[in-house]
Amino acid sequence: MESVANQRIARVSAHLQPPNSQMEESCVLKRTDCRAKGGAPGFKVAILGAAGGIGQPLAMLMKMNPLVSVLHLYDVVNAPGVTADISHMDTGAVVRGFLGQPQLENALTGMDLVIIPAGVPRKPGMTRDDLFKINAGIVRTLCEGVAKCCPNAIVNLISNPVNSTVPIAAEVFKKAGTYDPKRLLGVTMLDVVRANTFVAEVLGLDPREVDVPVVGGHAGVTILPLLSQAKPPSSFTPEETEYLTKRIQDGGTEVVQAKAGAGSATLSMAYAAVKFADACLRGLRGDAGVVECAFVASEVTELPFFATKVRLGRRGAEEVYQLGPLNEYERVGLQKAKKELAESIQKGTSFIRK
Ligand SMILES: NC(=O)c1ccc[n+]([C@@H]2O[C@H](COP(=O)([O-])OP(=O)(O)OC[C@H]3O[C@@H](n4cnc5c(N)ncnc54)[C@H](O)[C@@H]3O)[C@@H](O)[C@H]2O)c1
Ligand SMILES: O=C(O)C[C@H](O)C(=O)O
Repeated sequence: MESVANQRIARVSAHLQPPNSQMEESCVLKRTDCRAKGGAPGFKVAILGAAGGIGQPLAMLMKMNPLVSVLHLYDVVNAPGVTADISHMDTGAVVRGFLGQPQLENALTGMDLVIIPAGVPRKPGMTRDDLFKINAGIVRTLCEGVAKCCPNAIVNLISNPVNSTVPIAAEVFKKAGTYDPKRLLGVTMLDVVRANTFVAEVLGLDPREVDVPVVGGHAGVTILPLLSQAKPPSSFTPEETEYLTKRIQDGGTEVVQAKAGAGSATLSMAYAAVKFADACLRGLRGDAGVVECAFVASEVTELPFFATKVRLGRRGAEEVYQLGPLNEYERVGLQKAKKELAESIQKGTSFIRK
C-alpha cells in the first residue's frame, strides 16, 4: 500500500517547475514537501538573458538583494544550471528557472521588475549599432512577452544598442496598448559608475564620494558626462575635461578591446544593473528621493528619448529632471550627442512601425 507521505508527494509534485522536476525525481523528500512555504515580503523580479555574461553575476547579486522575494531566471540556454547554482545561496529570494520561448510567459507572469540583458555583445572593431540586427528582434520578442504577461512591470533594458532598443520596446508596448513611458528605462548606470570611478582617480577621491551625472544616450558621443555638475563640486583643466570625457565615452570599447573577442563589460555591468534595479525597487517601495540617470521618454530636449536624472517612485520614472546649467564644452557635446541619438532612435522606432 502506498504510504501517506508518498501520496502527499505525488499530490504536490504536479506543481513543480519543469527545470527542477528532473532533479527532484531522485529525491525521497521533494522540495514542495518542505515546511517553509511562505515567501518573504518583497518584489518579484525576472532576468531575461540570465545565463549570459551579465545575466549570471546579475542573478547572483539580485539573489543577495533583500528587497527581492522571488527571482525568475529566463534564458534560451543553460537556465536550469544557473538556477540550481544560485538557488543554493542562503538568502531570502526564492529562485525559479525558465528555459526557452515556451516558458517565457511563466517567467514573466506576476513580475514587478523585468531586467533584460539578453542579446549578443560586441567584439573588437564593432559599434553597438552593429548589434542591432540580432538584438532588435530579441528585444521585440521579450517585450511582447512583457506586454502580455506583466504589463505593469518596470522594465530595465540593458541590451544594446540601448539608444535603439528602448524605442523598440516603446513601440512594442504601444502596439499592445500597454505603453507607460514611466515604466520603461534604458540602463545607462554603467556610464555613471565609470564617470564616478575615473573622476575619483583624477581628483584623488574615494569613488563612493563622487557623483557625476551622465546624460544623452549610451553609445560614443551620445554619452555626455556633465563634469561641471560633479559632486563634490570640482574644477577640471581643459586637458582633464577632454581626458575624462573621452575615457567615459570609450569605457565600453576599453573593455571590449581588453577582452579581445571574449565579449564586453559583464561584471561592472552586473554591478551597475543591480545598483539601478535596487533604486527602482526602493522607488517601488515608496522611498523618497531616489534619483538616478536613465534613458527614458523625455521632453528635456526635442528628442523623444534622452538620458537624464530621473526620480524613481511607485510608478517608475515619476519625474524627469532638466539638464541644468551646461558649460560651453558640454553645450558643444550636447549638439553632437543629439545628432547621433536622433538617428538611433528613429532606427529603433521604424523597426517596429515599418
Ligand atoms: N546597457 C549597458 O550599459 C550594457 C553594458 C554591457 C553590455 N550590454 C549589452 O548587454 C547584452 C548582453 O551582454 P552579455 O555580455 O551578457 O552577452 P552574453 O552573450 O554573455 O549573454 C547574453 C545572453 O542572452 C541570451 N539570449 C540570447 N537570445 C535570447 C532570447 N531571445 N531570450 C533570452 N535570452 C537570450 C543568451 O543565451 C546569453 O545567455 C549585449 O547586447 C551587450 O551589448 C549593455
Ligand atoms: O561597450 C559595449 O559594447 C557594452 C556596454 O555598452 C558598455 O558600455 O560596456
